[in-house]
Amino acid sequence: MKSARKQKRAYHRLIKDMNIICCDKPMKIVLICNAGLSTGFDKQMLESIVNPIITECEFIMPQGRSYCFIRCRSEMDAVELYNKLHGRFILNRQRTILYLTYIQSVPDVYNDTSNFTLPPGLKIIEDFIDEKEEKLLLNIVDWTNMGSFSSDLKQRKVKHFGYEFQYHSNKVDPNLPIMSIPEECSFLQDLFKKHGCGTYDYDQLTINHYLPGQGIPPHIDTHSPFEDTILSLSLSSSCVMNFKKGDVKVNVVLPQRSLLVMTGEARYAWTHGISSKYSDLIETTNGVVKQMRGVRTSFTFRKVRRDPCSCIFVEYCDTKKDSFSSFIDNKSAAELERSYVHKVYNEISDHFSETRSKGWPNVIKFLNSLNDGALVVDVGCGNGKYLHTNENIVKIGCDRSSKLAEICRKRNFEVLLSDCLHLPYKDNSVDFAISIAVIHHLSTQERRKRAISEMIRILRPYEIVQNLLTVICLYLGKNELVTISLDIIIFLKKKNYQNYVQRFLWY
Ligand SMILES: O=C(O)CCC(=O)C(=O)O
Ligand SMILES: [Fe+2]
Repeated sequence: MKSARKQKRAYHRLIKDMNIICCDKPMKIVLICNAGLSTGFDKQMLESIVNPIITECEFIMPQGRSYCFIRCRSEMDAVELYNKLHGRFILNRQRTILYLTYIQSVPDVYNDTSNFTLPPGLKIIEDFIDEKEEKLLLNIVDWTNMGSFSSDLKQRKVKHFGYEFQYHSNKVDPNLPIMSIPEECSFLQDLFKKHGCGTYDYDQLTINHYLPGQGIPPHIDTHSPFEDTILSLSLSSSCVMNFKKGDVKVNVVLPQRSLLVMTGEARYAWTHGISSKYSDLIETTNGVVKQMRGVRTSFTFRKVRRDPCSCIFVEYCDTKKDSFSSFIDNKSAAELERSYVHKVYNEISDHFSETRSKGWPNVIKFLNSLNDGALVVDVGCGNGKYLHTNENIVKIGCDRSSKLAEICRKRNFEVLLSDCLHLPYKDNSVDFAISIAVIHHLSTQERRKRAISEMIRILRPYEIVQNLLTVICLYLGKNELVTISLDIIIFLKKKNYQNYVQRFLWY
């Protein structure tokens, strides 16, 4: 008994060293602490033990390790497995009692589902530049001076050259060049050609500056603004970049002074990102080592595109999506929304309402800033989470989900059951309209345009004309989240509204 406890403690220490977070409460992933490839345990043996208890699970058996992971389909399966095996199952030959624990996640280094092959079209050129050249490049930028075309983002600092990368749209304006790429980089253009990275000169450079613990969310660089090849030079520290397509994940080490080349499928269809961590686990010939991150600066070179993207990765392509949406007729669009939006919201309304009690702070700030007596309509008000903000204004709402409207009514909010394409209010009748996270549920541009027009129709004309785009940007903030939730709309005015609708849809 005593030795078993000792053994268990030793394994837990090891687990701690590997950054694995053990949990007392059930999780979907179970770790067998004391049996793995290095103890003579193999996949066949593991399957023969686990499969009679649960099916459809994934086995992760790291090379040279004395433990292994089982990713179960559900927590219930994990509990079943844990209860049957932990402290109970004895491995015949070694007379070892298996010890199990629940864990939150499999360390990234073992999460690699690709068997270590790189995504197609991805290449790493090690030692692309020497130390002297690295120093020269690092000296180009002064991070204490964040002038124009620089941003101090939450997770990193950035500077742009050639064309500004606009984080609200994830695009560049090809008609608006900014200061050109620094002269000190011109030797790189020759090196790129020498290594077969395209025949053109790259004309857009984004320099990212990451402190340890910082990163970049997973993303695919938008197709329409940039040509196929995207290059990223890693300076002053290495890091691990995570690539993902569907369920397949590949973690790629970007060594200091290496060049990452993304073309074809890797550029167009795989997301890339860097998790916000202080260290990376790296698989080496001596096993897994923990590598602390230093301050990393990357130079990302792109070529601005002048023609529409003609890639074959249709489902990831914004050019293709834009033209695709115009093919959907109104009837099919309405059908899609009925099945995938209205039905779903009615089914999940209770859970949705329980998990959506807090409003977005900037919207609350906006509502609190309004003059007493103002009449505000919340289009797509959901469970009415904004309808109790600021008791000095009058709030009404509407929603397409009868279940959510019912929840609102029970809370004594004045809510109508309505589609955002046909608002049940008179022209020029409300002072303000807000619509938060609604527009993206409409499946064509035409319908989105119509929803915006409807909101403008019901607004009273204002003397003070403010710019709709300014308002959208103001409330989205200069945060990267902007790119995924473009549909917070707060209208303050109406004038030449067709203009605004056009400009809004340009995003
Ligand atoms: O830091 C890097 O290497 C990648 C940067 C990146 O993906 C981007 O700016 O889009
Ligand atoms: Fe990127």
